[in-house]
Amino acid sequence: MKHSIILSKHNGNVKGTVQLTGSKSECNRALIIEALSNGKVKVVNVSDAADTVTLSGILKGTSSESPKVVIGTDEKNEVEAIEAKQETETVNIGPAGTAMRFLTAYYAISDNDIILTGSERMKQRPIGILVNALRKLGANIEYEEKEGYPPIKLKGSFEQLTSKISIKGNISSQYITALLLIAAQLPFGLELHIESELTSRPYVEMTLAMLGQANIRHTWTDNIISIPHQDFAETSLHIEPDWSAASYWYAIAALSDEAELFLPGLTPYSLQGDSVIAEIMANFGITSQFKDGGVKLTKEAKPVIRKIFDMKACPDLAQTLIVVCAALGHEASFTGLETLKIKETDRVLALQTELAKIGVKLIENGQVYKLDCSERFIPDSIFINTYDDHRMAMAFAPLAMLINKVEIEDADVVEKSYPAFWKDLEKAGFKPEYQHN
Ligand SMILES: O=C(O)C1=C[C@@H](OP(=O)(O)O)[C@@H](O)[C@H](O)C1
Ligand SMILES: C=C(OP(=O)(O)O)C(=O)O
Repeated sequence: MKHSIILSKHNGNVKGTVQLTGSKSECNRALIIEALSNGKVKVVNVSDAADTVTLSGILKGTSSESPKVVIGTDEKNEVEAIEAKQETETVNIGPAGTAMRFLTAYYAISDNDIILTGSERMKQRPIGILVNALRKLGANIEYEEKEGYPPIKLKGSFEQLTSKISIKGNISSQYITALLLIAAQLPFGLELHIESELTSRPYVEMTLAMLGQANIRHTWTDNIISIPHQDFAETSLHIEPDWSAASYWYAIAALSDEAELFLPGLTPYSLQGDSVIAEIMANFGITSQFKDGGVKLTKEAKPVIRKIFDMKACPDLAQTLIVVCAALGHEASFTGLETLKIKETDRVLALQTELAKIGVKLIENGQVYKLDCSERFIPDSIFINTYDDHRMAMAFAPLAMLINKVEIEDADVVEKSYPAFWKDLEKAGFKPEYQHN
């Protein structure tokens, strides 16, 4: 049952300190690395994002969904391997896209028979490119329902056939990350040829950097990433606060009259590509000062000049930025939105539908999407549908800087990446009211 939440208009002066949870992207990688490393790698500052909690539970065996997994059978765990192999277990990853893709690769090289499934939306999010790549490497994977989509059945009979494979880079970088995460465990390593343009590139860089922290070496020349077979070193992986979550605070500041916000733990040298939000929001008068172990945001009134934003490297910021532009009546254009259609919902369609409620159009013209604010208005109240997408709820919440009453359809949807979102809003002077109807 969904409960909505109501935000009354904020007084315009936003002040506060908000400690953001750990990055979902970093944490999901760290958990897979930890699991593959047989205890050598430890994760510090685990995120409380629901996607991460689910993945952690599955990998650590504390979730009802978690099977016993054995990777690379040696004498010590042979008995365990035989026991674990006896039946096919089903793992349900819910709406967690990265976890679905990473676990596909992880289970593909395990000795278990696993059915990996997810939410209804997950069954519409393509996985064929990754499955084909893993099959070429030697994995035995079948589709349980629709060809190219979860659920999938992974058989514990991996024998590496080749180390060289090609993969399309323009649909989701998560397929590439999934392969890179297991690469060092493959007996012959991996030489991955990325065909076509690479989307979401900073996420691949994040993967390689985190593997590097665990002593996994790679080379990346032109479009070829190579990782030889090698072992993890003993180390701890520290998870930074989530920059995608920080983007909603930048949005709130951008729509405020005055802002003074402190977000501890964020640095400009983040592994997260979404740290580019600091640079993007400078266009909207937001100054980011990195000091005292975090970032301080302040606001200066200033006309927005930049007209084109390319979101290919930071797709998760698209909703945040487009809503801010629409709210300000700034008729910007956006490129790099192609992958938005296969995320938690079709985010382009969801944006178009919700922005229509303030008279703004997001018009598709080939690769370019343009905002038309000619009929924009600020209603007295608005109801925002969330489409089972955390980022729809969080990207539209900042409208409460302008609109008297903003009601968001599903309060709990934010749990996927930022469970404390509504509580944190209270720290900055919002008064969210849960509707228990
Ligand atoms: O690797 C990751 O952690 C992610 C990669 C991106 O997906 P795509 O590569 O599918 O764009 C991003 O949208 C997602 O939220 C997290
Ligand atoms: C796309 C996202 O997540 P995922 O693909 O992991 O479901 C997201 O968090 O915006």
